[in-house]
Formats: sequence, structure tokens, C-alpha cells
Amino acid sequence: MSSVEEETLQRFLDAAARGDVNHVTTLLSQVPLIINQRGTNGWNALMMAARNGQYDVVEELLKHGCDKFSVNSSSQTAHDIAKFWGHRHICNLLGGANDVCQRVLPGVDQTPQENYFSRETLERLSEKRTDKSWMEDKERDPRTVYLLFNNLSPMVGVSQRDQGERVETKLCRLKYEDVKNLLNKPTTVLIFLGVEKRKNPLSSSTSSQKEGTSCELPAWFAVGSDEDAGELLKCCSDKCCFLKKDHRELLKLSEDDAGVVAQARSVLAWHSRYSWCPTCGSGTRVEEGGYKRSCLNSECRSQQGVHNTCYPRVDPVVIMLVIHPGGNQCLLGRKKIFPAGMFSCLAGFVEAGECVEEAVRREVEEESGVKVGPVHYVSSQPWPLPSSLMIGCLAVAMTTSITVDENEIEDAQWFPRQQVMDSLLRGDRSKLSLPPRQTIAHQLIKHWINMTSNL
Ligand SMILES: NC(=O)c1ccc[n+]([C@@H]2O[C@H](COP(=O)([O-])OP(=O)(O)OC[C@H]3O[C@@H](n4cnc5c(N)ncnc54)[C@H](O)[C@@H]3O)[C@@H](O)[C@H]2O)c1
Ligand SMILES: [Mg+2]
Ligand SMILES: [Mg+2]
Ligand SMILES: [Mg+2]
Ligand SMILES: [Zn+2]
Repeated sequence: MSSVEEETLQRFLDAAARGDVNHVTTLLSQVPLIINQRGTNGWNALMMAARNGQYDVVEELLKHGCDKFSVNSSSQTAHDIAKFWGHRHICNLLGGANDVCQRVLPGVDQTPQENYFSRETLERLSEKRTDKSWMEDKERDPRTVYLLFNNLSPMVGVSQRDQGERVETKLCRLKYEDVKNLLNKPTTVLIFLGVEKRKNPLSSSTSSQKEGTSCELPAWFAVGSDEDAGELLKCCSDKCCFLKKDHRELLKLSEDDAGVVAQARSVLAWHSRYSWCPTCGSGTRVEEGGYKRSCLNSECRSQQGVHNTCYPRVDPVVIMLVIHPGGNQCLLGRKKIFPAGMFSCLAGFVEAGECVEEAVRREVEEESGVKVGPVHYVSSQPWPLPSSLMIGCLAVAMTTSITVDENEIEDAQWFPRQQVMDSLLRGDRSKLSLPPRQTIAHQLIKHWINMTSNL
């Protein structure tokens, strides 16, 4: 960032903190990108306004589409900051529909929580998946956006930002002309992801109007190909590459891009693992915009009734922060593959014929020997590696002695709340390091800390 840009950003942040709406609006019209930029302390304008109770500025920034989920270096959102400083009116503004929620569901925790991989920037329009001619028109439409995947890795461009401090990984958005030859190849898989969402989803009053307008909007497709990566990169004129096969690379995307990748990658992973009919072993045909594989054998049992083998699968996984009966410690474990010093929430696949609460109790007891009583759902997260749905819970321990199942985890311990806070909020990783903010494990831990700190 040049010194002029730095100075403009400082003036913008000061204006937000002071509540000078006019100055904020003027600077926004001159430098729109400034809206989410963060100053030296990691705070953006929304956080500054939230800290100082500047209602009008918060309203103006939201109107201009600022990112209300962005976090400062202590992992706090603007909502966390407003809550901490007691600005309830700002919490309501940042929480959106909280007032209505309080009225119809009194007592329900309203802390807005959006997990990485969860953001839906597209309207899936599932009813259009069977409309072949609409789909073909969309495929050829020059406004249509194509995302290209090679062996499940998305094609990205890499751009430097913020004086090289932060490197942003952005999905390459290709056009029909770029991919049309690839689409003709028999091994290419094409997935209809949806259409772009309208700016104001509440604006149309009837469903027929909604139908009319949504269908006009630009469509997005994912294209999966296992051909030579070097050849595929020629589809794009910009400098780009395929993300490395390390799952941490997927955590470098923006929230918007991560949401689309979660959808595309899970469906493509299903195609790559389920090429043959799981019921009779025959070949299959891709249908419904990539959301179904039908068996080619007309005698196959999967042709009758609804067969879940024909649709992309989602595997439920429970992930839980277990709280000590004393209330001031939580149970964290580590797998051998974790980086040194890192501990996380316990987790495990839900088994057939098992409810979420029982899966939590069973997995915790299997892995740590601790018996769990009440279980409370907090939030969920799609985890596209390849297609888990993480179901995040808080659970209360009934016993405290730990016996680690060494086949699954290497260690499990009770950690005092203060030590967890030091790591989470102050970045002190000398005694404990936690998973990054993009994981629901991190968000569950943060949720517990927030819940119990009278913020
Ligand atoms: N987003 C997060 O914060 C986060 C944190 C922890 C774990 N996870 C994910 O949750 C998943 C499950 O956690 P875990 O490994 O502790 O589970 P787990 O404790 O159930 O143990 C995994 C074992 O369960 C068996 N298994 C049962 N059903 C399975 C299925 N449908 N697919 C694959 N294996 C199955 C396999 O033997 C596997 O080795 C992990 O794969 C990981 O990717 C995500
Ligand atoms: Mg387990
Ligand atoms: Mg486990
Ligand atoms: Mg298990
Ligand atoms: Zn079959």
C-alpha cells in the first residue's frame, strides 16, 4: 500500500470511529475497495464504528455491502466487538433478523454464526436441473461463469494484496468460449451450481415474479476434468494454477469462493468415486445438471423408487466441545497428524441408525473415556473433504477421568478456560495451539468462550 493509500485508509477508519457519515460516504465513493480494508491493528471501518457505537456509520457500511463476518487479529467480528462494549442497538443491526427471532423464538441464542464453506452466494435453482433446454441455453450464455477443477483441485489466480502481507487466492472465472472444447470430451463432468443471487432477495413479492427474475441471472457451472493440468491451464489467459492437494490450501479462499467450492468439490468427488452403479455394477449416465447418476441397466433395482445411490452423498460428522462439570475447562484432543502443540475438538462420523446426541456420547466415550450428558447443537459446516457435514455441538461431561483410545487420537486433556482464551484471543501458542478460524472446531471453542464471558 502506498503512503497516500495508507493515509486515506487512516482517514476512513477515523471517520468511521468518530461517526462522520458524510466523510465515510465520500471516501467510499472515491475508493470503493476501502470498505473492508483493515488498518495496522487489523480493524476495519465496521469494527471501528461498532466499537464506538456509531449506529449511522454501521448502517451506511452495511448498505454498501461491507463484510460483516470479517475478523480482527483476535478473531472478533464487529458483532463481537459491539456486544463487548454494550452497544445493543448495533448488535441488533449486525444480527439482522434478531428482533423477529427474539419475538417468535424467545430464549434462542441469536449470535450470528457463519462458518467457512457455508456461504451460499448462488441460488441453486434445483427445479431447473431437469430442464434440458434451459440448461443448454445457460451453458452457451456468454455471461455464464465456469469454474475448472483438475482432480478435485480448483483453478485459481494468485494476487498480492496489502503490501504483500496477505495473498488472496481467487477462483478463476472462465467463459463458455474458454471451456467449450473441454465440454465435448466424454470424461468431462459438468455440474450446474446455480444462478447468482439477486441483490435484494426480499424485493419480489410473488413466487412467479421470483421465478422470472432468478432464471435470467448469470449461471455458474463447475467443470471437472482429470486431463493433464498443463493443458487445462491453457483455457485461462491469466496467470493461474491448480490449488495444491493440501487441504489447508482450500482454507485460503474468500468466504464467497469457499462456499461455491464446498458445493462443487463435494459433487465432483462423488462423481469420481461413484462412476459405476453401486447396486449392479453397470455403467451410469450423468443427469439433472450433474446431481444424479442413473444406471444404464434397465433391469437394475435402482430404477425403482428413490435410490440414494443415485444422488451425491453427504456424510454427517459430529464435532463437539465437551465442557467439564465444573464449567471452567474443556476437553480437547490431538491426532498424530496434527502440527506439534495443536489440540482440537473431538469428532466422529455418525453411524447408521444413530441420532446426533448419541453419536456425540459414543464418540467422546470411545476416544477419551469421558461420559457425556446433555448435548446442545450450535451450528454446522459443510466440509468438502470429500463430503462431510460437520454438526457442531456443546456437550456437558458427567465424568472427568480420561482414557485415550490410541488408535484414533494421540492425546486428550482438560484445558483451563484461561489457557484456551490466551491461545484464541491473544495468540499465545506457547502452551496450546488451536485449529484456524476456518474450522468449526475453532468456532465452537470461540462460541463457548463468548457464552461464558458475559460479553
Ligand atoms: N472442520 C473441522 O473443524 C473438523 C475437525 C475435526 C474433524 N473434521 C473432519 O471430520 C471427519 C471425521 O472425524 P474423525 O476422523 O475423528 O472420525 P471418527 O472418529 O469416526 O474416526 C474415523 C474412522 O471412522 C471410520 N469411518 C466411519 N464412517 C466413515 C465414513 N463415512 N467415511 C470415512 N470413514 C468412516 C473410518 O475407519 C475412519 O478411520 C474427519 O475426516 C475430518 O475431516 C473436521
Ligand atoms: Mg472416533
Ligand atoms: Mg474422531
Ligand atoms: Mg467413528
Ligand atoms: Zn444398476
